[in-house]
Amino acid sequence: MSDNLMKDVIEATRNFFELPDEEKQEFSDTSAASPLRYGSSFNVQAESVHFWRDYLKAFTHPQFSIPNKPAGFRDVAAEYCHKGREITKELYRGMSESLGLEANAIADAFGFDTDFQFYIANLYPPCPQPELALGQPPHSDNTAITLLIENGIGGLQVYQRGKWVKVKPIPGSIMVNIGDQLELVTNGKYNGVLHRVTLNNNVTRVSLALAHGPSFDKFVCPIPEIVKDGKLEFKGMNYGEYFYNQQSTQLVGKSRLDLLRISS
Ligand SMILES: O=C(O)CCC(=O)C(=O)O
Ligand SMILES: [Fe+2]
Repeated sequence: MSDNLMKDVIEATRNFFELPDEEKQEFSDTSAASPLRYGSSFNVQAESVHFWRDYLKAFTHPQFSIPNKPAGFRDVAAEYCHKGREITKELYRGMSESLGLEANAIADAFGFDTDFQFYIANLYPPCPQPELALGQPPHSDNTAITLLIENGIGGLQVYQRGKWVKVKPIPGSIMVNIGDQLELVTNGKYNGVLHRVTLNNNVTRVSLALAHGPSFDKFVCPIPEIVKDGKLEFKGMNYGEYFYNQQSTQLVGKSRLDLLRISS
């Protein structure tokens, strides 16, 4: 992935947010099932507290739903998404091997030809009282692997050993976050990271979370070879259902995955 492509896709994403409101409203859609939607917070209908964030969410695989404006947005996003999917396949291979599985085990569990890719663009404007608000609440991503880039401002925090730790953006690098579906297929060997987004009062932050998950029609469950002699930690589920349920309720921690956890 070239530095220029990362810069260009962030720039194009920012240019989308800078379109006049009337033009962006064309994409506002309250249905979690919509392959393209522009809005604020996470789910204004379902939540009691809102977040200081605008988003553009577009399915980019199997269908490619990036808006056709501003000019050039679709092309640069298509190139970035293509590379992002290649990187993700490589990560799935490495993670499968790290668990003593066939290289294609995780990709197979996700149904790799019609696997889901989701372009989540976030805009966090300066907030007059950043200590009183959040850009996004603590959550884990409902997908498997998220490739995150941003415009160098910082604000992401991950929960580690009982503390929120700031993630310093490193120019030219991609931050890789593990999501619920990897925790599920690996029976908890890879753990979905709890993260949140804090704000600042002087600059606008733009981030792009390119999330990758299973095919919507796939029934996802722990890979049998991983469970073998150990304890089964999760029930399985259909990924399409999981996705719609997660998108249409409040975003709260790892509550969605917890519903599948088998208690001892
Ligand atoms: O803006 C960020 O740094 C994180 C975004 C994020 O967690 C998400 O969109 O799921
Ligand atoms: Fe996230």
